Amino acid sequence: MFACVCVYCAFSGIGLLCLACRNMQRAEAARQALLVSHPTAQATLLHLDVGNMRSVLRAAEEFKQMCNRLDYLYLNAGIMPNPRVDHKAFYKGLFSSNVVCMFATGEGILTQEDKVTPIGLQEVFATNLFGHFLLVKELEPLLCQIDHNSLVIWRSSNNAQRSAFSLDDIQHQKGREPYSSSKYASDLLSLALNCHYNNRGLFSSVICPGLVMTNLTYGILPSFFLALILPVMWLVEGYSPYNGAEALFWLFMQKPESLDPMAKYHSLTSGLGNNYTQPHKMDIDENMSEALYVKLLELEDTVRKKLRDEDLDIKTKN
Ligand SMILES: NC(=O)C1=CN([C@@H]2O[C@H](COP(=O)(O)OP(=O)(O)OC[C@H]3O[C@@H](n4cnc5c(N)ncnc54)[C@H](OP(=O)(O)O)[C@@H]3O)[C@@H](O)[C@H]2O)C=CC1
Ligand SMILES: CC(C)CCC[C@@H](C)[C@H]1CC[C@H]2C3=C(CC[C@]12C)[C@@]1(C)CCC(=O)C[C@@H]1CC3
Repeated sequence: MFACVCVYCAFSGIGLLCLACRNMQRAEAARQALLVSHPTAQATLLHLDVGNMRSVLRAAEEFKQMCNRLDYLYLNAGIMPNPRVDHKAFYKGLFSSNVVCMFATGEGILTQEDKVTPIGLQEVFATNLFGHFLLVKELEPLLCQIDHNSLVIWRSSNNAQRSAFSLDDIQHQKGREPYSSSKYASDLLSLALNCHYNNRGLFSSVICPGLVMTNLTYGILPSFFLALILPVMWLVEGYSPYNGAEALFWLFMQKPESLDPMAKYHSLTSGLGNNYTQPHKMDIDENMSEALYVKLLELEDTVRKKLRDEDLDIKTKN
């Protein structure tokens, strides 16, 4: 996966693709690869560490200087730090009726070790959800325009589980499944964005790539081990980055207003190797989604105030 956040914007009739990434070397390599396959594409790079709120505000500002319109915002960045397979839960699941679901979603068998960022947010929450939320808020004037509809796409997961998420602990400070919690929160947030912004032309949708062999999954088990269980995984879902991108590609071809706000669009591969996209109803409800939205708005105020106070501190010291 080449970029953290991929933004497509069009102005003066010319399409512009903006890859926002924290590692500029990788970003440049991705840009070059893109230009090889699409020589006429206009692709620009932007530095963005989505787990660092100051970086999010700076990147959004730079983007606004570059463009006055934004059609698609693809929120891709995600981390799963120090993942562990809970072997006890795995063997228990293996002999239960939940076994297929366990292999398809990793439900209950995957734990991670989270940490706190300098600004006081849980790192997984900050990277997988809150940084993206702040970016959407910052880019709101470009996304909400009267003459066209825009689409925000969240890269969620089938590991998004209601059981891992709590409204009393939205950052998942107390649990051991911050990844699952953050992905479930992104499903809820997408619905809330639709409720609050559809009348202003902003639409939000959620995709799931299936199980894709990337740095993220190689962190869970050694690649040779994952390769050994691949035939089993293949039976339940697609497994290459190309297959995983199917739903994203499909979404870009749809009218934003025609998408179902309650659906997660899954990339799937048939037994014959054909890729297709299928909507699955998400296990979410409007009340929970609204409650999370209110909490995120409060946290946004707190974070912005903290950043302003830090700036003031620096100014008074100089
Ligand atoms: N692999 C899978 O099976 C699945 C993955 N997903 C989701 O897909 C997305 C991509 O993950 P995947 O490609 O698998 O894993 P990778 O670890 O290969 O890619 C993660 C991407 O996120 C970027 N990123 C991480 N943290 C930050 C940050 N703080 N600021 C900016 N960029 C950041 C990385 O940038 P850098 O290059 O700088 O490290 C990298 O491009 C994630 O959201 C993940 O949760 C969902 C379902 C299944
Ligand atoms: C012999 C065993 C220890 C085998 C364990 C299998 C697990 C490693 C995998 C079963 C389902 C997988 C899965 C993911 C990671 C690897 C598994 C847990 C994800 C959680 C990876 C990231 C996602 O977003 C969704 C994936 C769902 C399925």
